[in-house]
Amino acid sequence: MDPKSVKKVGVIGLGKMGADWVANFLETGFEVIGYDANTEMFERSRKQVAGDLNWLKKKKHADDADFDVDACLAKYKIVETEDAFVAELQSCQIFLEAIFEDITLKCDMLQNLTPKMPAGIVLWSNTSSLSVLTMAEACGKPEMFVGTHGMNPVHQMPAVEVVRHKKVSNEALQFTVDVLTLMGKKPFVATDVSGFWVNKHLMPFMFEAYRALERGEVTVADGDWGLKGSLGHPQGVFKLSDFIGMDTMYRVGMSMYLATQDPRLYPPLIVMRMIARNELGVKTGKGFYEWDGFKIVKERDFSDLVIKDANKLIMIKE
Ligand SMILES: NC(=O)c1ccc[n+]([C@@H]2O[C@H](COP(=O)([O-])OP(=O)(O)OC[C@H]3O[C@@H](n4cnc5c(N)ncnc54)[C@H](O)[C@@H]3O)[C@@H](O)[C@H]2O)c1
Repeated sequence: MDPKSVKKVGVIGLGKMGADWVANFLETGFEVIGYDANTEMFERSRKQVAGDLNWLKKKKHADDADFDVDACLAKYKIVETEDAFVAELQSCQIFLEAIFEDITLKCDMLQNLTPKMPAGIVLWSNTSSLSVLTMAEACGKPEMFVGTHGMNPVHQMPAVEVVRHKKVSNEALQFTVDVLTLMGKKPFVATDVSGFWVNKHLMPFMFEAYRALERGEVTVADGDWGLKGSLGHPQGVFKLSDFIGMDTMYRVGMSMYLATQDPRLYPPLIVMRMIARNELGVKTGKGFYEWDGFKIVKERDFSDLVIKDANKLIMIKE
């Protein structure tokens, strides 16, 4: 399997992660075919991909006259139906899934699509935490299925967790590492346990910060600065959450809780309360911060969500 044989990649799920991956593939010179079940994502993903490529031009390719954002974008095609996507996949060498973090949804999609794909295609999943072996078995070609957990934002972060499960072939794993390296990434191999390496540590850490906020122990700005200024993190937990999306935080946390029964991974109440208010982060303009696009407008006050009195919370009147 030669990484240089890759010319075209099919991506399903064009949300935050899917679109950032698309930009990275285009930057490498690959053609990309995209599909999403939600037609509203077509325009949104085009905009996000264009923004990512402009960022890459400015920060990485400023001196490279051959790096042309419009030429990259011309290689990105979105199809409107699953049948059209399957037809385009016939000429792809890699398939990447970046749909919601839901094992049943991912397995159903893979069971349906993989039998219609060409024999030699290598299958990648951007899952944050789910059992890669379960998905590999669902697709029917476990030897060709690899977990490729890209970090948010994928086009900026160098590391990718390449998740090795017990039925993947050495060839597919090595091919994956080689293609990612060709793309300028610095992949590392992780074990197929819930949350792999990064989220196994990050998720309990983030949920503990949420719990501190809902106990009124910290403010958003102090919490973020405390970690950034003390531990050298590039950004604090609350800002990072807003980039990830509270809906994704819920799905990843709950999947990991169900897989491990570790109580630290049960999403804290504040997660459900913010989802109910559509405060998902950057994508809805409001999360732990208020956002104008990718710019913070202001820190939000969470004193109304502080849990002080259990009776008040469940509205018991004496
Ligand atoms: N957001 C992050 O920071 C982050 C980081 C690393 C990994 N991930 C993982 O990446 C994956 C995608 O996450 P995201 O944050 O991009 O989510 P998202 O909600 O932004 O996008 C998911 C997209 O998948 C589409 N979709 C859902 N079911 C589909 C189906 N059956 N067919 C076609 N399209 C479908 C949705 O319409 C949506 O546009 C998840 O597995 C998530 O855990 C997310």
